[in-house]
Amino acid sequence: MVSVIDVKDLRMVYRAPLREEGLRAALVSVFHRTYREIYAVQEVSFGVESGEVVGFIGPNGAGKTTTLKMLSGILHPTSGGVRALGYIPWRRESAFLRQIALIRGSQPLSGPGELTVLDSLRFQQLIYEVSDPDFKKNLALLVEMLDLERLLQRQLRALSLGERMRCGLALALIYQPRILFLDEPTLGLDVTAINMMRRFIATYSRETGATILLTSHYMADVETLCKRILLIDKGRLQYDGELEELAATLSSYKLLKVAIADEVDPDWSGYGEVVEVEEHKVALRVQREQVAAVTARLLAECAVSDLAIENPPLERVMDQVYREGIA
Ligand SMILES: Nc1ncnc2c1ncn2[C@@H]1O[C@H](COP(=O)(O)OP(=O)(O)OP(=O)(O)O)[C@@H](O)[C@H]1O
Repeated sequence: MVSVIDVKDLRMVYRAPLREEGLRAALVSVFHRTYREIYAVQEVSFGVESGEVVGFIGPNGAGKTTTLKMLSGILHPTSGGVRALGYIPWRRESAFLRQIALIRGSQPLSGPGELTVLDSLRFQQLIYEVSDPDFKKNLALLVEMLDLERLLQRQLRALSLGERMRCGLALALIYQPRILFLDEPTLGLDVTAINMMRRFIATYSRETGATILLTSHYMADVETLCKRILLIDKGRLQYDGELEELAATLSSYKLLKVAIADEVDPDWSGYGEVVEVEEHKVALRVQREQVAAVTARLLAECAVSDLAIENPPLERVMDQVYREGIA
């Protein structure tokens, strides 16, 4: 496998002007600016291989967007290095920019509303210097994947929300970038559009072999699309690895699912926190270090007919991690 993105000790410190409230403070600040430093990204290092779809997750303000902006060349870092496809992104060489796309949000559609979708695609073709044969090939693929046939002759301003999303994607991808940075691609979409976006990202990565780095607050996006996760918190990389291991690594508890053959159910709360209960069946939340002891007690005290020990759902684990931080 070839590494297409290499990030080494990346840092970004923003300087935000500090100003007290009031007119006097406003006047003073014209002459004496004071600044506050915000350590948005700190010593972040990772590599991404060709064709990988990597989920970049973390709580609000963790530094995800800042990192994506540096990787796509919009921001110059305070220090550290990035190589993407062999280029230094913030030099913004056109050969680099023609191979990447940063898509923020779910409707990356811009341009005059009077233009038709096809006009806008042709305009992108000119800007990104896409040859006619490549344009035709890429357009055919996008039309099929995004069901665009009916929309090509429509004006941009006449598109519905879901249609805007589909056309926006086509515009952003008509030059078939090799790296996609997707910043919250499902934000603000309804359930149908979310599912369509997820299907599209999966198919696009499979069909084109593009490398994709995506941020999302929806764990379901990440669970559907990404095998590997980068978790960032307070600007620092906290986890880099398989999604499946994330819950096991981060969660302080496990779910014990127990079925019994006894006539009468015991007081389940004596074994752990009851999450779900039916007759002769229970799901218990048990602290990780107590799992062995609780299991042994259950087996000794009840006629256990089935027992499974599971990691809690990722959504819950991440919610806990985002609220309480990583231990
Ligand atoms: N232009 C800026 N000037 C000053 N501070 C900034 C600027 N942009 C971002 N920040 C700060 O840097 C930190 C990281 O922000 P960033 O937008 O990268 O986080 P994020 O993980 O993408 O968050 P979210 O999930 O809320 O989009 C935050 O504390 C934010 O307030």
